[in-house]
Parts: sequence; C-alpha cells; structure tokens
Amino acid sequence: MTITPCRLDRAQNQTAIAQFLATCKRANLRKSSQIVSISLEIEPIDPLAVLQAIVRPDQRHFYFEKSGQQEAILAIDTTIELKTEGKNRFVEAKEFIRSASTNAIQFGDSETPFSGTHFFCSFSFFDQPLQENLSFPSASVFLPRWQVSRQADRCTIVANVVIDQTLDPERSSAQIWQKFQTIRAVKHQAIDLAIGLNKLARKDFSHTNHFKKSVLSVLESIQKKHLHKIVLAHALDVTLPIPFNLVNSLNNLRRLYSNCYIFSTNNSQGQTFIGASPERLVKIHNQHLETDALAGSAPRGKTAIEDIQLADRLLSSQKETHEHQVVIDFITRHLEELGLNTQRSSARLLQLPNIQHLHTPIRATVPSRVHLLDVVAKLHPTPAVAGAPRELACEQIRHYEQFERSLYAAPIGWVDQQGNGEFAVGIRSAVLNGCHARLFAGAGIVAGSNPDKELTEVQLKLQALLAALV
Ligand SMILES: C=C(O[C@H]1C=CC=C(C(=O)O)[C@@H]1O)C(=O)O
Repeated sequence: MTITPCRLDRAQNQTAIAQFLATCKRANLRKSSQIVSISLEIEPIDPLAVLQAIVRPDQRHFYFEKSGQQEAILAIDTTIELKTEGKNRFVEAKEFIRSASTNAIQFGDSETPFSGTHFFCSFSFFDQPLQENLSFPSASVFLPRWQVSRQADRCTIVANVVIDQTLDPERSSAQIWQKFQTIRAVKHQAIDLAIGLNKLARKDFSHTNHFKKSVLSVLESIQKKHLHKIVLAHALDVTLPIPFNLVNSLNNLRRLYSNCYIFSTNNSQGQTFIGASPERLVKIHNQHLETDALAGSAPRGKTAIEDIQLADRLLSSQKETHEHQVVIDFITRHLEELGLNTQRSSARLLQLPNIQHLHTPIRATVPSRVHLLDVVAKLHPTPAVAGAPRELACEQIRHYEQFERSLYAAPIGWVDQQGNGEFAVGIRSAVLNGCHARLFAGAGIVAGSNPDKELTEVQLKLQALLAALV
C-alpha cells in the first residue's frame, strides 16, 4: 500500500486532486482497477446532520455511532461492493476487503481519525435466507463513495475513487471538491428531538401466546438435556399514519441510549435496518481485541433502592449467572481455537435506562494472521443471541420463530484497510419500511426460565425501541 500524505491546501485542492488522479491513472496503465481514498480533515460537523441534509432516501447509507464515546461514521453511496450468501460468506467478505485494500492509495490527511479506506459490512443472522429474495443480503460489504466521520472534535471526509482507464481526473476532482464543500456547509444543527408514541398503532406479529408456548416447549428440551440454552426472539409490527423519520429516530436513540451502538443501513427496496445495541461483538485496534459477554437481564428499579435490589439480585441469581456463563465459556473457547490468549474481567452490570445486563469484557492480543472477519466468523452467533449447543439452538430458532430474523442479532460494523474495525450485534433493532416497522427483541431461555418473565423481558427490550421510533 502506498501512502502519499499531502495536505490539501485550501487554495489549490481541486487542482491537487486532479493532478493526483491523473498521476494515478498514468501509473495504472497496465493494472486493473485500483482504489484511491482522498481524506480531508474539516471543522467539526455532526454526521447525522449530514445524513439528514444530503442523503436521499433511495441512496445507500450506513451509519454507526457510539455517542458515549463521541464517535460517529456515515458512509454514503457505493464505489465497489460484494453481496453474497452461504457458509463461506465471512471468508468471501475478508477476501474482498483484502484484495481491494492491497493496492489502495491514500491521499490527503492520512493521520486524522477514520481517514483512508473503510469497508462497511452487514450480515444476516442465518447464512441462508428462509425465503428467496431476502430484503437484506446474507452478507453485504461496500466501500462507499463518501464517508463522513467524527471523533470528539475531529472530523474527516473521505472520497473513494476507482482508478481505471475510464476515469476523467478533471471531472472527478470537480465532483469530489464540490461534494466536500456541500458536506462542509452542513451546519452543526440540532435535530428536533421528537419522542412520542401516541400515533403508533401496534400489531403483534408473532403472538405473545406463541412466544410463551415456545418457551415452555424449549424448557422441555432443556430438561431432556438436548439444549443448555436457546435465545427466542419476538417480532412486533407497528404502523404510523406517516412514514417513519429515520434521522429523528436515530437522534432519539442516541440521546436515550448513549452507551449503545446506534446503527442504520438501507437496501434498494426502501427498507432501513436501525437499532440501538448494547452488545459489542468484537473490536480490533492495533491488534488489541475487545469483546463482550452480555447476557442475563433485569429491569431497572423505579427508585434508587429498588434499582440496587434488582441489580444485586441479578448479580447473584443462579439462573442469570448460568445464562451469562454459557456466553463467556463460548467466547473464550472460540477465541482460543483461533490461537488467542484471552483475559477477562469480572462480571459487572451494563445499565441502560430501562434494563440492566450482566456484562463481562474479554480481551486478547491478535496476531496479524488473524483478521477481524475471522473473529466475527468464529463468534457469530454467540449464545447471547442463539444458544448452546449452537447448531441445535439455530435449528430450534428456525422451528419456533415464525419470522425471518434478517439482520437482527447479526454482525454489523466496519473494517479499515489495516484490518482494524468494530462490529456490534444487531439486537434491539427494527426494519423501517415507509409507515411500517418490524421490531425485534429476544431473551435467553435456560433451565429455570419462566415464560411470563421472559415475555416481560422481551417487551421491556421492545419498549426501548418503541420509545424512540417516530
Ligand atoms: C437477544 C437479545 O439480548 C441478548 C443480550 C443481552 C441480554 C440477553 C438476555 O438476558 O436474554 C440476550 O442474551 C435481544 O435484546 O434481542
């Protein structure tokens, strides 16, 4: 990979880009297409405001924010992409990223946060859809045309261009420069906070009775020792008299759930997958890996005393700690199979406004031969969203759940050209489609689970989304 750091001077940057693209085109005469990523540090703006101001509903986007850590990244339009399905999907995604990154050229402000070449990925829970023509592919990886990111008060815009013999450097640099100006001009405006549920008409998709019956039936399998744990999900359909407002919904989510991943990605059929997930699947930064075991839940208390009592009960509950331990054991074992030495902290609480979870951070150092997507492939789906043993749990999920999980409970995140990146587990999520939305949430069933309590837990998780979608 060639890195050409060159500060784009304000007075002559369009010309500098044109000259650089022309040089790349001349140098590329005998090669096939090659990626150039042009990065520019700009004054702070809010990537969500950019999504609102310049992205049309039919344009592809990917949004990923950790508002508590003041980090947000927005990808717009597609330069190159891979859509695939099947058991090999993570390997194919890794190869696609590796081959596109190998000859990628960096130009401009290459030292700023999120500068350079980044790929945005979403996967469905199952590697093969139940129905033909699944609305979101089993695996989707794309390099955007434009990327806008913020980390604390540093913002970077990136334009990705394919260098081939059809490229017109003058025209391309003019387009890039104009887009950079349009993005810079987006004011750091406050997006209206519009929390309100009164217009939502609800319809239960998989009836609550079906959920409770499934829990009872799963408990029988657990007693017969066929299964240790299974995570059953519930889907709730809601409608509004007017189409859902994506940006206001995302804005609500980030304000309400500042310690969650806020994400959104769309398809060409007008559907957008959106959510606020507390669960990190994996992050790798400079070969340092972080992952989370997150399972075992309790509501938040209405008073401080009740809250402490619920927290204490959660930390000491045999049923909840068993549910949590299954996830720790699975993650540790699977990372060790990749040759990693894991270190884990003691279990703690991750507290969200209406629910709290048992949470164990797990860390490891990753050798360069292990790619982030190797880890994703190894971990997904963890028993926090599937169950144990994994294969049997997945079969049972297909048997009991009457809907397609699609991107729910699956990896969603990004990878850069060095293999750094971050994936969340797409739980507490919904698919928005005009005036309709389908919301998903699940609960882990183990020996000792009670169908009514599990349903209450799922409803609590769905409430978190219902409170934000407008
Ligand atoms: C599967 C979900 O949550 C998982 C993550 C945290 C706690 C969980 C639990 O206590 O059941 C679940 O394992 C979901 O929210 O849809």
